[in-house]
Amino acid sequence: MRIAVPNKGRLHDPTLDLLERAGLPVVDGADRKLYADTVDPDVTLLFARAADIPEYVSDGAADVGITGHDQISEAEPDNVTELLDLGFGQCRLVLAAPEDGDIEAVEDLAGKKVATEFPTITRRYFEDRGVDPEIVEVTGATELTPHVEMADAIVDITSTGTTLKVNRLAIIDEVLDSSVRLFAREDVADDEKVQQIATALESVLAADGKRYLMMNVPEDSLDDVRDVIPGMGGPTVMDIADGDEALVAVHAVVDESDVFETINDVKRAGASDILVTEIERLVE
Ligand SMILES: Nc1ncnc2c1ncn2[C@@H]1O[C@H](COP(=O)(O)OP(=O)(O)OP(=O)(O)O)[C@@H](O)[C@H]1O
Ligand SMILES: O=P(O)(O)OC[C@H]1O[C@H](OP(=O)(O)OP(=O)(O)O)[C@H](O)[C@@H]1O
Ligand SMILES: [Mg+2]
Repeated sequence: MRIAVPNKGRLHDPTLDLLERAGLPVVDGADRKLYADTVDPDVTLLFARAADIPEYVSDGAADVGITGHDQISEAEPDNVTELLDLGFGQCRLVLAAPEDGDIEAVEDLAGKKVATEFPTITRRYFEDRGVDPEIVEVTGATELTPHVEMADAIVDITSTGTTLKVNRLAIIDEVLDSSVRLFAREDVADDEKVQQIATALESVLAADGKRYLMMNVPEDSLDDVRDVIPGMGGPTVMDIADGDEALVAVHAVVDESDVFETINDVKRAGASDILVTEIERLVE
């Protein structure tokens, strides 16, 4: 099975990182290689440009892909399905125009020019609104085009907003929200291997921001301790073998943000020997 992943740029490292944490590290990832084996002999990675990945999957060069939702939406393949939002690469596609110009609304762009690296999404956006500007296709530095008379407005990616600000462009409208997705060709989406990969990645995401708490609790205090532990389901309670006191071990998964308060609460309720550890993966 082949997974197409970004070969460079901002999505490359976080993607390989996530695959590694999910138990699928690359075993022969030399720089500039176009493919790499993973520890799973049935899973190979193909390195491709973020924008080409939807086509790789759609055409069958790969079965599964990891890239931005914006790229999947731009390529419009009709035979792929998104399986999982991987949470990183969050950005927005926005319509923006010079801060001090006279374009202030979508309607102002009738008969004008809009530059973008996303012509399909942009066309669809304007069609939906019944406005028909000329779409100027560029492959980068889109923010420059309104300042050199190539365009009156742009549709481009923003996340922190810095690039728009530096280029004195103001957002007129939101076009699309994006983040990185795991997606598959529909004819293989239900295959066991594809599902295993989705489950492994999901388990890493589920463990993010969670901590594992372990403590000893006198049996008499168990109800009080149970009452102050927030989070997923009930805690796991185990007898401690050969203890001379009537102690039980209590284990629980809690949000990282609740750990400080929970430790104080369980201690007050009678717990001792409290341990907090990170969780690598969590399969629910
Ligand atoms: N500023 C950003 N913040 C968050 N995500 C972004 C940002 N810019 C791009 N992305 C996401 O990363 C994807 C890939 O971006 P892009 O094609 O620009 O690659 P790159 O990482 O810049 O490398 P290159 O442009 O050199 O190929 C985009 O489709 C989008 O999903
Ligand atoms: O809102 P911001 O945080 O400023 O991010 C937005 C910028 O990020 C992306 O460019 P990138 O840095 O990937 O450079 P590129 O044009 O070479 O792809 C995008 O094309 C914008 O220009
Ligand atoms: Mg980029």
